Amino acid sequence: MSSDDKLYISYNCVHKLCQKAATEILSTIGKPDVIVAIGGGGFIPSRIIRTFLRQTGEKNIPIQAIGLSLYEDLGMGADAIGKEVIRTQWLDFGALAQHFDSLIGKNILIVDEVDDTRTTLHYALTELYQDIQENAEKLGKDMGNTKFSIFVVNNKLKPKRAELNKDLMNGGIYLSGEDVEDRWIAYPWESSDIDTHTELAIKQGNN
Ligand SMILES: O=P(O)(O)OC[C@H]1O[C@H](OP(=O)(O)OP(=O)(O)O)[C@H](O)[C@@H]1O
Repeated sequence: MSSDDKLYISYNCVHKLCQKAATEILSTIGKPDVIVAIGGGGFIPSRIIRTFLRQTGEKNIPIQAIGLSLYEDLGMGADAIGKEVIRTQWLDFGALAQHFDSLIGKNILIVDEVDDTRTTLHYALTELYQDIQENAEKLGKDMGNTKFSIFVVNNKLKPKRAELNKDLMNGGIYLSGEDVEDRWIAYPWESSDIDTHTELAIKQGNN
């Protein structure tokens, strides 16, 4: 693919989209109790958005990392979701206890850089919900007000392979910084020449 076919996004652009999204999050669902960053692409946006979600004088919102990777499973049927998600890292409920007794009843914000086929976000939402529900059952509690919202820097406008279950989100919102056409997105953290990358992003109006 030539450089012209790619959509170049600068660090400035990511920063501004996170800032705008934070305003919307605070005015709709309020301050999240925890950010769950889907690595690796979700790490930098998570850290940026935390800056703008934090209110003066308040504690930082904890960021928990999960690692999810997609790989093509060639053995799957045509109707199946065509890619499988592999967990490379998951929440450590033991470590989370430093901040909370559990995630039950919490306002949870899941962050990733891009919603492409939606496979990864669907997996993250479903599996996080199940884990928290299992934890609740063990403690004899129900899910109560546990709420899941999702922020992605970019959502690709295309048919998705999976849908997000609104019932699991429980009033949480789905928010994309910017909806974009279905093109290869070049993010700055992948660039080996950040100056040229930034120039191309500016030319495309993505700064
Ligand atoms: O909407 P989907 O089709 O599921 O694709 C989106 C996912 O793909 C990329 O992850 P990748 O597995 O390439 O790992 P990375 O974040 O470490 O680059 C990206 O970071 C998202 O997590």
